[in-house]
Amino acid sequence: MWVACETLSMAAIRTQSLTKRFGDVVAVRDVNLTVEEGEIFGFLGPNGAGKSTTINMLLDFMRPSEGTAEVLGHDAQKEPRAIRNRIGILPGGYDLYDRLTAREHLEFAIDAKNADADPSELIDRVGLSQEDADRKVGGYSKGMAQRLVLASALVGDPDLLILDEPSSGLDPHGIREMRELIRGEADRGTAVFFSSHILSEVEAACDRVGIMNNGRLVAENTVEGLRELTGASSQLILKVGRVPTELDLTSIEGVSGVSVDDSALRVSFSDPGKKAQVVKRVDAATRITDIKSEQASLEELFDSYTRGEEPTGRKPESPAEVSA
Ligand SMILES: Nc1ncnc2c1ncn2[C@@H]1O[C@H](COP(=O)(O)OP(=O)(O)OP(=O)(O)O)[C@@H](O)[C@H]1O
Repeated sequence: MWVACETLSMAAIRTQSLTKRFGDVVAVRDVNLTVEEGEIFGFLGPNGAGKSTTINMLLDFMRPSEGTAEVLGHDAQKEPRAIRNRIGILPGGYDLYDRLTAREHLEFAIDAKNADADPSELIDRVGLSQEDADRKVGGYSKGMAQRLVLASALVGDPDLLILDEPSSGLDPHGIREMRELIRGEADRGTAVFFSSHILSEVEAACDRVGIMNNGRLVAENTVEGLRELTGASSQLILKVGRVPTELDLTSIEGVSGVSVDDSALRVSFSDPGKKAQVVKRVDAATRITDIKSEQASLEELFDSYTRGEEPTGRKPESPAEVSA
């Protein structure tokens, strides 16, 4: 019975063995990805990793060579019409008509989706002024254009938003507003699937992330889960009166590395439970003037999954193992 219930639960996105070949190039290889309803999911990977190809298959712009993609419970290739009006897309490259105003663009988008939406409400929602919305978009800054495209994506209150670099062109204030907006949409139950190269932004905004590398989904987890899996869980920074070069802290099991900068020792742990032991040993050798604890950033985790080396700790052996 339990199995049946689980099978029926609808994910916003579910791919199974999704694969795309271009001749000899395998752009996407056997990807099993699940994005739940109402979740903010960051889709990451270096250039050429297979992100756009995956998104193109979700949107039925491309056909998979093998495997399936399901969006909002419908097969992306067999039932694209059932999906189209329930998703909002902010594409990486987009064309706006310079001679139309933002309001006219939105009226057009509302008509095209046959939606019942108020352009003024959408304009407010993305932080454009009503006055600017009546100007021709030819004179818009990149950030204003980005807000307009997002407003178009929100037409019809989609159940899934697919956003390609949503913070692109926005100033720091705009980036924060975009994050709040995305969170607000997720709180309404909308799933948000977004790709970005600004990893600090992804870390701040996402519930979970997926990392693509060479066509494979090499990680799918919360940022915290990735820290645990890679063993890059934490670092201790000890400011000291004298650097105790005679100490071999790496001989303590659970210490994965030690470096020295500006009279400070930076100690990485595969077992954070060993922090007290390290502090005790350093304290016995020199005066500790300050202690700080830091967690590995998403950027460091991203590096460990995509630079072609093993992450510092235990690396998941198969995509199945990294599912949260
Ligand atoms: N139409 C195509 N024909 C041939 N090869 C392609 C085609 N589209 C993509 N590829 C190849 O597939 C691989 C994945 O490309 P893709 O555009 O999906 O990567 P990406 O992760 O989106 O990269 P970026 O961050 O640079 O946009 C690359 O090796 C690319 O050269």
